[in-house]
Amino acid sequence: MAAPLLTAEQITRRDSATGRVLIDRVSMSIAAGERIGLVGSSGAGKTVLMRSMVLLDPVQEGRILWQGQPVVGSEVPGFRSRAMYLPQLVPVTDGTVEEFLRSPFEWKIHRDRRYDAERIAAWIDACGLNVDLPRGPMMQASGGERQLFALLRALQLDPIVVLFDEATASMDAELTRRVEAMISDWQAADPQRSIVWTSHSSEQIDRMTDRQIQLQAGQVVGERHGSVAGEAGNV
Ligand SMILES: Nc1ncnc2c1ncn2[C@@H]1O[C@H](COP(=O)(O)OP(=O)(O)OP(=O)(O)O)[C@@H](O)[C@H]1O
Repeated sequence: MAAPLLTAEQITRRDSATGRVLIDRVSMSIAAGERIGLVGSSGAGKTVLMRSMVLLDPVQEGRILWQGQPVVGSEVPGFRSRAMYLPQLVPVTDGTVEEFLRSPFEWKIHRDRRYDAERIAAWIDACGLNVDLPRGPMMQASGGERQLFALLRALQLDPIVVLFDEATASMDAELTRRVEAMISDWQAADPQRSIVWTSHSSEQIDRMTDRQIQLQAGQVVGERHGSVAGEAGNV
């Protein structure tokens, strides 16, 4: 059987200033084609776990594996082009939306790739927005639009695993549903592609994921397959 794409093996992350344990001996694997929900109340550790899984946050114990192998120094940029984390808050940048979308192609790891304005326009159109938006300044984009542009900036690079952290939190219901459909289409285009999703909406977790991992105080306290909607509590 093929190794999972991304594996956290008994990882522990502590706050370096206080020593407080933020992630406590968590193990989880993401296999090709999976749609996983990370659920738990505010402060449970969903963001820290996602960041740790793509090596944006250091872990003090345990290992992160890509296709069964530990990711070592020189492999980190390549790893990060395959496994991407999308933060909830998108920093406001100077320049146009198109400059923001083009910026990853200046990085060494993507130097063989080219920005595809038509692909971006097709996605923006599918989301019901004006295809001329990339010409405008990023500063003037709404919170929801900014989240969408950050998402498109990642998806255009065709990563294999994407960890979405409250990816539609600033979007209205209509845009949210269109973005969900767009992500599902993107994922369906390649059976390798996997997504991990956090949301405080149990309905959205239901729509976007097939397996849910429950976190509490930095620990995995449960796992479910299928529907979570209708259950009490803040997932
Ligand atoms: N860089 C950091 N240094 C120290 N503590 C942190 C850091 N990042 C997060 N924390 C703490 O770790 C805990 C888990 O935070 P995290 O952001 O992962 O929660 P969450 O489950 O994503 O919550 P929410 O649903 O509100 O986004 C919180 O108590 C938070 O204050």
